[in-house]
Amino acid sequence: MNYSTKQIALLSDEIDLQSIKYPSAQLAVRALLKEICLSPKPGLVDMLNNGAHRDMDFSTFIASIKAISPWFDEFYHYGYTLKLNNQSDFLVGIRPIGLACEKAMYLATHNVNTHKGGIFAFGLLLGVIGYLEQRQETTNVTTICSTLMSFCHGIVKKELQLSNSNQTVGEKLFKHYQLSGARGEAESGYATVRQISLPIYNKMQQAGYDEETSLLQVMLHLLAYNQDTNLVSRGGLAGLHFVQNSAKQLIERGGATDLIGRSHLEKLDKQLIKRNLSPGGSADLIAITWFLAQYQN
Ligand SMILES: CC(C)(COP(=O)(O)OP(=O)(O)OC[C@H]1O[C@@H](n2cnc3c(N)ncnc32)[C@H](O[C@H]2O[C@H](COP(=O)(O)OP(=O)(O)OP(=O)(O)O)[C@@H](O)[C@H]2O)[C@@H]1O)[C@@H](O)C(=O)NCCC(=O)NCCS
Ligand SMILES: Nc1ncnc2[nH]cnc12
Repeated sequence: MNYSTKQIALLSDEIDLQSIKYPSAQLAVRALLKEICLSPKPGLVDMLNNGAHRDMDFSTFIASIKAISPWFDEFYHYGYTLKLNNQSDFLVGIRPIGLACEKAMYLATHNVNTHKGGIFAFGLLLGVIGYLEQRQETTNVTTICSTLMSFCHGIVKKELQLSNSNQTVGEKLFKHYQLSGARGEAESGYATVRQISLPIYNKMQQAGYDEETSLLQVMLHLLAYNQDTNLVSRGGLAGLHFVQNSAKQLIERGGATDLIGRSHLEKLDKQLIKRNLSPGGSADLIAITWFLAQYQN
C-alpha cells in the first residue's frame, strides 16, 4: 500500500497539525505520521497489519500522536527559554515534561506503549533546537547532534551503568548485554542515523527514488545495524541477530526498491509476527532519520 501525500494530509487534519505552533514541532509530528504510515514494516504496526502486536493498531498510534503532539511545542519552548548554568541542567529540566507527555500517551492509548522511545528522542531534539534558536545559532544536523551529545554526556553511565534500580527494560538489558538503547543513541548524537540511515536516505533521494521507497530502504538498514533493545527484550540476542541477518540478506538482494523487494518485506513481516519480534527502536529511528533530513544544508 502506498502512503500517499493525500493520506498524510488527511491524518494531519485529524490530529490538527496546524494547531502546533513551532515549525520544528510540526516537523516532528509529521515524522511520526510518516513512520506509522510507512508499509510494509516487518513486525511493526503499519497500514497493512498490527505486526507482532496484539494490544495496538494503526488507530492507537494516531490517537497517541494526537495526544502527545501538543507536548512537542512544550519541548521546543523549554529549550527556547532555557538559561543554562551547566550542560547537565538540560536533562534535569526536560524530564518532567517528558514524563507528562508519556502520561498523556498512556491515557490516550489505554496504557499501551506506542511512543515512549519517540517521546524521549523528539523531546530531546526539539529542546536542543529551541535552545539553538534562542541563541540564534544555525540549526543543522551537525549543530543539533553535537549539542545533544554534550547535553546527554554521561547519561548511559549515570542511568544505566551506575544505576542499581534495575526497573526498566533498558536498565535490565544494559546489565545483561551492555546494550545502551534509547539513551545510548541520544548520547552518541544519533550516530546510527548520522552514519547509516541518513546517508542511505540521501543516496536514495539523489538516485530519484520517492520518499516512501527511500524510507523503506532506510528501515532495512536500521533493521540490519541498529542494536534494537525491543528485539532483545522480546527475543533475546538470537531475536536481534535473526532480524539483523535477514535484513542484511534483503539489502544484498536489492532491498526495497521494487515490487519483489516489497514482497520480501511482507515475507519477513510474517516471520517476525510468528516469532513475536517487533523492532520498535528502529521504528523511532526511521522517524528521526526523516526529521533530521529536513535539517541538512
Ligand atoms: C529513556 C527512557 C525512554 C527509558 O526507557 P527504557 O529504560 O525502557 O529504555 P530502552 O530499553 O532503551 O528503550 C526505550 C524505548 O526506546 C526505543 N528504543 C529501543 N532501542 C532503541 C535504540 N537502539 N535506539 C533508539 N531507540 C530505541 C523503544 O521505543 C519504541 O518501542 C516502543 C514500543 O515497543 P513494544 O515492543 O510494544 O514495547 P513494550 O510495550 O515496552 O513491550 P512489550 O510488552 O510489548 O514487549 C515504543 O515506545 C517506541 O517508541 C524502547 O521501548 C525513559 O522511559 C525515560 O527516561 N523517560 C523519562 C522521560 C525523560 O527523561 N524524558 C527526557 C526527554 S523528553
Ligand atoms: N509502527 C510501530 N509499531 C510498533 N511499535 C512502534 N514504536 C514506534 N513505532 C512503532
